[in-house]
Amino acid sequence: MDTPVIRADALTKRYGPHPALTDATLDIPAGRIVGLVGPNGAGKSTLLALAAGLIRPTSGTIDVLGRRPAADTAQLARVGFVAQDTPVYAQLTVAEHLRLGERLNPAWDRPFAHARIKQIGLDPAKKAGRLSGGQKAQLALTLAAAKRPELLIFDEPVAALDPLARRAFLQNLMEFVAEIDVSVILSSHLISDVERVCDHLVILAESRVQVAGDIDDLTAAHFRVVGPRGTLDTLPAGTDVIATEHTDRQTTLIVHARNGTRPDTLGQTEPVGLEDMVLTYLHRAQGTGAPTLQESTR
Ligand SMILES: Nc1ncnc2c1ncn2[C@@H]1O[C@H](COP(=O)(O)OP(=O)(O)OP(=O)(O)O)[C@@H](O)[C@H]1O
Repeated sequence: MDTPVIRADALTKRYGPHPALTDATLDIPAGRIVGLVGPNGAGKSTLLALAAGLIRPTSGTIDVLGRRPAADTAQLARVGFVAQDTPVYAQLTVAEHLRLGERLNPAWDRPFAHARIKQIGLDPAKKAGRLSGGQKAQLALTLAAAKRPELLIFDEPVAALDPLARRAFLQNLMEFVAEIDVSVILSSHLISDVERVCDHLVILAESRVQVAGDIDDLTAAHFRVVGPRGTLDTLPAGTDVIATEHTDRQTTLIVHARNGTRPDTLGQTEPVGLEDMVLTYLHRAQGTGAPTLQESTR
C-alpha cells in the first residue's frame, strides 16, 4: 500500500495555447476514495484522462500505481475508467455486457459481476439502451469493478442522476470499495456527495490544483479567524490566508494552518466546514473574494 495511487509532478496539459491543467503536483496515497471537485472547465476530466492514459501530458509527469498510465496491457488492467456519461452499448443486453467484459479482461470476476447485477436488480435480458440513467451507471460501475482493478476512475458518475439514484450509486460504490479493496477517484460538482463518500480531496480551479489532502487533515487545518481590524495583519509562519473580509471594525480570515496548529492566539478561531472550505478556494481561484458563507451548491 506504499506506492501512491497517483503521483503527478508539474503535470501540464495544453490544447494549443489553452491550458487545461497547469503544473499539477499531487501525491495521492493508495486505498483512498478521492473526490476531485471544481467548477466547469477546471480541468477535472483532463486530469482523469491523463491518469487513465487516454491523453498524454504536454509537460510534467504522472504515475499511476507506480507506473506510467496505459504503459502496457498489464497496466491497463490495473485501472478501471468510467467516462463522464457512463457509456454502455445501447443495443447490447446486460448479459452481453458481462460476456464482453469477460472476453476483454483477463482478471474478470464472473461471480462478482453476476452477484452485483442480481443485487442491483438488473434484468440480464434487458438492452442497455432501455435502462434508466441510474441503472446504466450501476451497470458501468459493475463492469469497471469486475475487472478487479486496483484503481477505479469515475468522471462525474452521478451528474445525470436524481438524488435517490445518486445516493444508491454512491452507496453501492462504497460497498464495492469495502468488498474489493480498490482505490477510487471520482470527480463531482456536488460537495455533499464528496463529503458523504470521499476521504481525500483535490480541489481544482482555473486549471490548477488549489489544495489536496485527506479530508480529515484539511478540515483540521482550516479555520475562520475573526479579530478587530488591523490585528490580523501578521500571521505565524506556515499559515496561508485563503480569504479576507473586512467590515469597519473587524477582519475575518479563512486560513490554512499548514502545520496544523490552531491559530487561537490571533483572534476568535473556529473550524471551517468542508463546503465553506471548498467554496473559499474556488472563489479565490476566480478572484471573486470571500464567498458569502451561507452559500450552498447543494
Ligand atoms: N479536446 C479538447 N480540445 C480543446 N480544449 C479542451 C479539450 N478538452 C478540454 N478542453 C478545455 O480544457 C479545459 C478543461 O476541461 P475539462 O473538461 O478538463 O474540465 P472539467 O473540470 O472536467 O469541466 P466539466 O466539469 O465541465 O466537465 C476547458 O477549458 C476545456 O474547454
